[in-house]
Parts: sequence; structure tokens; C-alpha cells
Amino acid sequence: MPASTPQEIAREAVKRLAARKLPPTPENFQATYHEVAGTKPLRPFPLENLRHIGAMLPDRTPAQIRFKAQFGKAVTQHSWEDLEKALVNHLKNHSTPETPAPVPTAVPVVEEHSLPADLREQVARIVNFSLPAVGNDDTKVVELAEELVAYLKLDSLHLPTLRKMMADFAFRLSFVAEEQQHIRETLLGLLHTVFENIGAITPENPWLQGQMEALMQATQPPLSTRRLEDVERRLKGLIVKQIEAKEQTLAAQQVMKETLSTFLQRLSQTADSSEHYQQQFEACAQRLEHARSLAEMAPVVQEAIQSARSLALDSRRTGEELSSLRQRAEEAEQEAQRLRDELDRMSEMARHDLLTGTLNRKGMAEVAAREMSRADRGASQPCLALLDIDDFKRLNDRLGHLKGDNALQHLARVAKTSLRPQDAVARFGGEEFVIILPDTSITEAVEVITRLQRELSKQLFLEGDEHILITFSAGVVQRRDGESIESMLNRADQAMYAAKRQGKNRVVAA
Ligand SMILES: Nc1nc2c(ncn2[C@@H]2O[C@H](COP(=O)(O)OP(=O)(O)OP(=O)(O)O)[C@@H](O)[C@H]2O)c(=O)[nH]1
Repeated sequence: MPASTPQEIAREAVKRLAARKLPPTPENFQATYHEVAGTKPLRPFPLENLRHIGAMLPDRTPAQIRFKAQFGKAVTQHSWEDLEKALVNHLKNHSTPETPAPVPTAVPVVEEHSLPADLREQVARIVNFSLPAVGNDDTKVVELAEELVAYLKLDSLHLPTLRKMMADFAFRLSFVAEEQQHIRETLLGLLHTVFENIGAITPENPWLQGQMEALMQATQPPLSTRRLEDVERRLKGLIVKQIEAKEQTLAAQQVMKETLSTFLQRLSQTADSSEHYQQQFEACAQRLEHARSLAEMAPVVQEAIQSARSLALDSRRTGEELSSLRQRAEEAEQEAQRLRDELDRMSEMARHDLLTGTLNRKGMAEVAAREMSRADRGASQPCLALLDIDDFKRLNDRLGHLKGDNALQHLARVAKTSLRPQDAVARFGGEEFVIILPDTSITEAVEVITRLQRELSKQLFLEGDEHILITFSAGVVQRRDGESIESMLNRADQAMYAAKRQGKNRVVAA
């Protein structure tokens, strides 16, 4: 009985291979299988050749990019059918010589049903929404957009015309978008140059340098509106503090100046008056020398005693004035010290995030460098955890950004109180935090971060009367020998994303 099921065919094929003493390679088995089944062997899919062709395809225009992607997908899926579809469509749409776009009002009938009204409206909205991002510099793209939107509003459409108009618009838009990206990067570069130069022209002012470095860090891409707002807030704070510090320093300087000048005045007065008394005593002494009787001496002695009394009085007054001056000088010195301490504290702020008070990226990089070099000198490798609050956008949308900020502060507070003093908490950006755990094994680090999750579920975020549970997903890694901070962050980021994919509110070690 001839083999009919795939199992029977396979069994028979194996028997024949054995009888013919052929090795059971995939090729021999495939050929014998088709022989038994009476079917034609399939030609192998020329994957490598097609991939090579795919790589050579041009990708300068949006249509070419689209076609290249469709081609690549069909090849990866070994689908002749999709390959054929992609080729035919592309040639149909792009091999005809360019025809001028017909005037929208003069269009003939058309496959109206193939583009439903709601889809048309969506396309028109996308086109309209894309315009503000493009700016007004390119009038051509605005013109194309207006024509396209007007055409989409017509009662009946000619699909090839629409396709052509959309391709023209997309083509132009791709250039404008590229230009906008370039402008953004150049502006950012300029901003960095300004920060760098302010820092460079005041090398003797480490506080200002620290502030500038923090601003440079905060303007690293990827940028978001919130990060830019943070930069703006930091700059404003910086300016206010500088003005305050400058005014206070000037006032303290003024007091010191006045005190010094009074002191010098008094000193010269003391010298003048002591010269005056010296002359008086000198005169008394001479008169005493020439006195021949007690009666002659008595008034001279009386005068000398009087002068001595006045001298003592003067000295006491001068002494009192000098001591009051010294007190004022001490007060001015204390004020100057207070200002120096304030500047030191502000310098500390350059390492801290203004909103949460945790370290910022710069502070985190410093702690990481310190722990890494400690590990390189023989201590155990530190662990690093990257935390990302779950569904924070939803929380922001529901309660507003200000309350969102409070939630970030709450998480930072709970983290700081529930971790060891040597663990460093840093806001890495947006709703992401980094925790550096020195002298901790990866198992312990996972336990610590899991404990923080439990702590957050105990200490709920209180908003009005509502208790809100904040959860986060975290990736935890331990440093490998010689590994850089960037690589650790990268691994932690991937682990954190794995935690998100697995359903959030969990810790994944990598
Ligand atoms: N209030 C506040 N919101 C911020 C701050 N920084 C970033 N955000 C917001 O955080 C949200 C992050 O949203 P997504 O990246 O979509 O992440 P998510 O909603 O937490 O979702 P998952 O990460 O997938 O759980 C965005 O809405 C940002 O605007 C900030 O400093 N304050």
C-alpha cells in the first residue's frame, strides 16, 4: 500500500535511504521524501542573494524607504507572495513618467469606497498637525499640505492623484524634518558653547563651574519639554541666587571698608594725642627740673596729674571705640563666612536634583566613579539599580504635573529613608531613578530594591484624601570587571524594560 500520511511517507523515505546506503542528510531526506510522496521538491529560498539585492536598493525618498522595508520584510519571511506584491505595487506607482498633479476640482469619479470619510479626516488631521512642527520657513511644504487637505475634503477622490499628492508632501516633509533636526542640534550645540565659555572665563569660581556643568548635563539629548523646563528653572534659580549673593557680599565689603577706615582714623588720633601728652609731660619735667621750691613744684605736679588723667580717659575712650570696631569687624567676618557657606551649599546643589533633593546625573556620575575606582583597588564590585515609575503618564494626566512632582518627591523620600546611608539615590531624568549600592551582592541588591517596593506600598502617597500606590519597575546589575558606567546603565535599562514587559511592578536582575 503506498504511503499516504506524512508519517508514513517519512518512514518509507528513511527505509529507502537505508536500503540505498545514503547518509540521512537534510538534502537526501528531502529528495527521497518527495520521491515517495510523488511531489516536486521545492527550490530553496535564495535568502542571501535577495538580502544582497535588498541592501543595494536606494532609500532616498519616502517611497523608496517604504519599498525597501517591504522588500526586506518579505525576504525575512521567505514570502515569494509578499515579494511579488511589493515589487508590483512599487513599479505600478513609480515607473510611469511623472504627470503633473491634476487640478483638484477637475477630478473624475472614483473608487470612493476605498477611502472612507473618517480615514480621510484622519489623514487631513495628521497633515495639519505636522505643520506647526515644521515651522513657517518652508512655504512649499505648507502649500502642498494645504492642497492635500483641500483635496481630501472633496466629495470624490481620484486615488492615484491622492497617492501622488501624499508622496510629494511626504517627500518634502522628510527634508523639512531633517532640517528641523539639524537646527535643533545646532541650537543645542550653541547652548553648550555658551555654558562652556561661561565656565571657562571664570575658572577661579568652582561654584559657577559646577552650575555650568550641571546645566550642560541637563541639556544632553534626548531632550524633552520637561527637561528643558528644568534647565530654565535651574537658570532662573542660579541668576536669583547670584544677584542675592552679590548684593550681600557688597554689603559685607562696605561694612569692612567703613570699619577699617574708622580704625585707622582712631589710630592716628591716638598717636596725635599721645604726642600731645608727651609734649605736656616733657614740659612738666623741664619745669620740675628748674623748680627751686615745693611751692614752684606743686602746680607742675598738679598739671602732670591732670594730663595723666586726661590721657587715661582718652585711652579708655579709644579702647572702647576700638573694641566696638573689633566687634563690628567680627560680625562682618561672620557674615562673609555665612555667605561662603551658602555658596558651598549651592555648589552642593549643582550635584543635586532641585525637585527631589537626590543626586542628579552629575552627582551620580561622581559617586559611580568613586565606587568603581574603589572596586578597581580591590573592594567588591558595586550594584546599580535603574527604577522607572509605572504608568506615571496616567498619574500626571489624572492629577496634574504638580502632583506628579509631589509623587516624585515622595518616592525619593521613601528611598532615602529606607536605604543604607552609603547607598546613593539619583534622579536620572523624568521619572527614572538610579540607585548605587556599594559592597552589595546582586542577590542582596534585588532584595533591597524589592524591600523599597514593599516600603512604597506601606507608605502610600497621600494626595488630598486619596492614598495612591506608586509602583516602579527596576533593572539591577552588578558591575563586571573594568565595566564602564554607561555599560552598566545600558544593561540595567534592558533589565528594567524586561520588568515592564513582564507586567511592571517587579525587579529583574541582569
Ligand atoms: N510631573 C512630572 N512628570 C514628569 C516629569 N518628567 C517626566 N514626566 C512625565 O512622565 C511621563 C512618562 O511617561 P511614559 O514614558 O509614557 O511612561 P509611563 O506612563 O510611566 O509608562 P510605563 O513606563 O510604561 O509604565 C510623561 O508623561 C512625562 O511628561 C517630571 O519631572 N514631573
